[in-house]
Amino acid sequence: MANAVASSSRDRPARNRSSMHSLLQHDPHDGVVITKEVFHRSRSESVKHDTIRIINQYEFKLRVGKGQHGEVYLAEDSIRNYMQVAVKVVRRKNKTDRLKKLRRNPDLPRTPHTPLVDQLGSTEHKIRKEIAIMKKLNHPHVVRLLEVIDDPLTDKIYMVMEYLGGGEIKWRTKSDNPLLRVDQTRRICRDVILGLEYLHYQGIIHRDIKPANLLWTADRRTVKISDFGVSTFSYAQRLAAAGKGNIKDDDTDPILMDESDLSKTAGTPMFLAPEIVYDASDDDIVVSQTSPHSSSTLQLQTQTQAPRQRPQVTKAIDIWAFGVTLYGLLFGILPFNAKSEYEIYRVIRTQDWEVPEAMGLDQLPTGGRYQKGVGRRPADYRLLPNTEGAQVVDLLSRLLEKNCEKRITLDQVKRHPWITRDLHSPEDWLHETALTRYLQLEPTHAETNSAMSSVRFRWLPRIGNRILSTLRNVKPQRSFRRPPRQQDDEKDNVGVHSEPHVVHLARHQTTTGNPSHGRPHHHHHGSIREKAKSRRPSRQDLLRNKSTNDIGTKSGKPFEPWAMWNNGSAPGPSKSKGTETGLQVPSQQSRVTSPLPSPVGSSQVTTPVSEYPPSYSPDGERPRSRVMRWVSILSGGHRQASYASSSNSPMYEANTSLANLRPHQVAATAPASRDSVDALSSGHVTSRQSSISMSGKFTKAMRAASWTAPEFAQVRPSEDLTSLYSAERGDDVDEETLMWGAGGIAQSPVPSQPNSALLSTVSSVQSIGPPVSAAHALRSRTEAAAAEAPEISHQDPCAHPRHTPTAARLRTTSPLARVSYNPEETIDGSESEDEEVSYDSADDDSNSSFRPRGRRPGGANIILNEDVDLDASSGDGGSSTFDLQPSTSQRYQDEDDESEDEDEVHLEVRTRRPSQSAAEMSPPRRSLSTHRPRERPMICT
Ligand SMILES: Nc1ncnc2c1ncn2[C@@H]1O[C@H](COP(=O)(O)OP(=O)(O)OP(=O)(O)O)[C@@H](O)[C@H]1O
Repeated sequence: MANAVASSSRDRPARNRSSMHSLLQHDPHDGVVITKEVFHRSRSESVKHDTIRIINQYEFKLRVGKGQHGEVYLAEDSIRNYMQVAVKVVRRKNKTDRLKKLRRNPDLPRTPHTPLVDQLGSTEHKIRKEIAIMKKLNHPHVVRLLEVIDDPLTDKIYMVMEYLGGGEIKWRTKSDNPLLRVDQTRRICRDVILGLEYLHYQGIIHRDIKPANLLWTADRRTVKISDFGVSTFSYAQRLAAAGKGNIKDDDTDPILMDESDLSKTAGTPMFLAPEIVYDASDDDIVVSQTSPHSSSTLQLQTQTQAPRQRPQVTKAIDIWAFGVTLYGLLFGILPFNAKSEYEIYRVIRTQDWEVPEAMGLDQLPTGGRYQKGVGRRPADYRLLPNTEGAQVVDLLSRLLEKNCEKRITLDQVKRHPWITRDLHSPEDWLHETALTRYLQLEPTHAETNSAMSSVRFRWLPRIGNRILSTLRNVKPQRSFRRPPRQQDDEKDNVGVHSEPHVVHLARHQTTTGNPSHGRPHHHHHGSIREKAKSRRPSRQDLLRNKSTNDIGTKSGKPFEPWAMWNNGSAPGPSKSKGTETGLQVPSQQSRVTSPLPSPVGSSQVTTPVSEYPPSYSPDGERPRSRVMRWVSILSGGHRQASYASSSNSPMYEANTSLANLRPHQVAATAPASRDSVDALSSGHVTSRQSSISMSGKFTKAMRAASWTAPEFAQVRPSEDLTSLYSAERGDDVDEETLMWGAGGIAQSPVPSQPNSALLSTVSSVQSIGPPVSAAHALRSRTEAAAAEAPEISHQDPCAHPRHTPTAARLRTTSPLARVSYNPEETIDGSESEDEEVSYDSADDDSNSSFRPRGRRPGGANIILNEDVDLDASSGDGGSSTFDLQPSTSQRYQDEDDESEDEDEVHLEVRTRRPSQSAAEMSPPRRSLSTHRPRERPMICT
């Protein structure tokens, strides 16, 4: 068989070379893999009687969320050592699209060549725009898109993203109290600012900044911006930010160039900026608040008055939304509230906001809305009192500036005294996190182009392939069925699979960069899968990991793309003894998405068995009918032939030579050459790896971004960026940190004793007011929280795997320890009885957004008490949660309701929302669902 393949390859070198190229379906610009073929499989787990759905190499595990157009699943990448990824599954068309189409011209067929103008507004257009935007992005504080599986012959598009195991930022309790301490909030803010800065540089306006779109990494040290569903690209902004010389090809992607979205209302109402909800009839309304400091009254009037002409919608809307988010994190409530959507817009436009007396979980005093020297225009921070409260109110007043032209810029935010307050050296931080520094590390066009080839979709082979698989499905031949996995594994053991398809760059090799500890991982042929399998977590493990997820367990490794941004200079120590911890970075060929049969005896097999569609047999010995053979030849020029013939190509040679290298040799080779060889060795990340190696300080910068303190760099000077973003750092993440999360809270771990908590709080409060009140408040909260907590069970999602003594966790007041997912709920459908903090179900999608709260700081805004007719429908079974204004995802829920997967196998649905028991504890809010105004959809992108 192999000989036949080889001979046919000699006959058609040209075609085969192009076939080879077609296998390397990388986007030439940014390393996002574009896959044009999708293969569905399913596998039964004999033990748990579950069926695992498999799309290409991704094994779907749990549903972690539902977005505007589809659902997000946790999946494992079987060719990357079962790394966790998030896969967003979206339909090209939803019900609305079909109705629109019917109304317009039912006879007009819609093809990929349909003019853009006809596609505008369609679901597919929105998805494509989201993809086009995400493809541009590669930043440590922005969720990264890794692969798009977009098979024109199927109805769905799969967006494979890095998985953020920490979930959304939870920011308030059911009783509207903040969940995060002030310093935690500040660290989150620093991460968001850096991410936003990058987005704006790229010409992207996010338009939906809110807590629910800020996701934690699994170790809860880093926050990343997610959800670009309503984002917009502004060419003008990109030009202004980057300059003409830096404009790239993808900046002129037609799908991005449509800026009409900007004029539409999109986002979450409570977070919308005044210029978005502008209404000319408000022009005569001058909003002013009576300030106790008469000198600042005039300033406040200027500050809160909206401009008289319709302002342009610019990136400043993100800064406003960031201000609302900051306010929410600090106070557990949002600054603008009202009963209806219309009302909230008016309030946003015309009313000032209030400041509660205390902020954060630690209840630091704010000093009130009006303080001397606060909110001065122009800014003069020398006159600003050096108290946390005064500084944060000053920042808020600049973020929540109704006049977008006077609103603070991101660059100014970065330099604001509150943001840099706890930094050892603000100047260093600013220097290290400067966007210009980061951009220098981006790969050049030449680098990416030398590493990747673009591919066009091959209609003929694809259609042939379809026919082939259809024929097979119609008449299944029992004896020809693919052997069970076990047999695959046995094949592995006899060497059907060889190393070349996976270049072993051990994770720790890449993270530590310390050659003295390094030991290359040697694999016997065929043992790779076995090892991976042995390490592969069971479903139960997975769920358990998900619960502890979030604290960076070794088994629950979330995929951190940045972990692969390494110089690969030398192997490093494996922290996990007795198990293979190496991150197997696939070669280009292993990233091939077309499933290929393996030539027997060939040592250049690049496709693991797990990639085969059911219709293929890896041994290539399956008897076929003549028709099938012809169809097969038609469909791929016979892939084996084309594949084998690719040995003529330089790429093949490069890969083969790399394949023959030992891991450490590969690692040693990588940084030396930045062109094809190392590019092939590690796929799209390689050029970046070498880029990273150019700047050791980058690591420090990114650590500073999240962790604040240069002390960390001193503690672990050799640790590089990859370890910062790796969830495998179980060694240095202490329990309290994991409990509290928030970007390096380890610096100031929560005191385990209430008394020391009191002391530490007092020390931070003493300078600004009566110490007793704040300290007492914290102590009361601590005690109350401990009293409330019935018992922390093994289900505690934030429990550290190694230290889970109940007592230890009980002493922690961290609500974060109790807000995470409840994995058990998804296992058997039951709820955890250990839920300690009841969260408002409307809360977790930030959507939180539009919920009139009982606790308002008082003042001008409308106050809706919790007992306002909220119980009316409490007995309705809690069919819906109270949310006067649906979140972006909720708004599309109706559209998505019909989007049930017809080809979807049964999957456990894991609810990210608070469990029912939590909802039951808050009947008033559920009952408010009846008041939710559905008549006016607000998101109209
Ligand atoms: N990369 C990821 N890792 C982990 N969870 C994710 C990831 N991306 C999305 N999610 C989760 O999946 C859910 C849906 O995400 P998506 O961004 O598609 O929804 P959405 O449109 O943002 O919804 P909404 O706007 O209402 O928040 C969210 O709750 C989010 O927390």
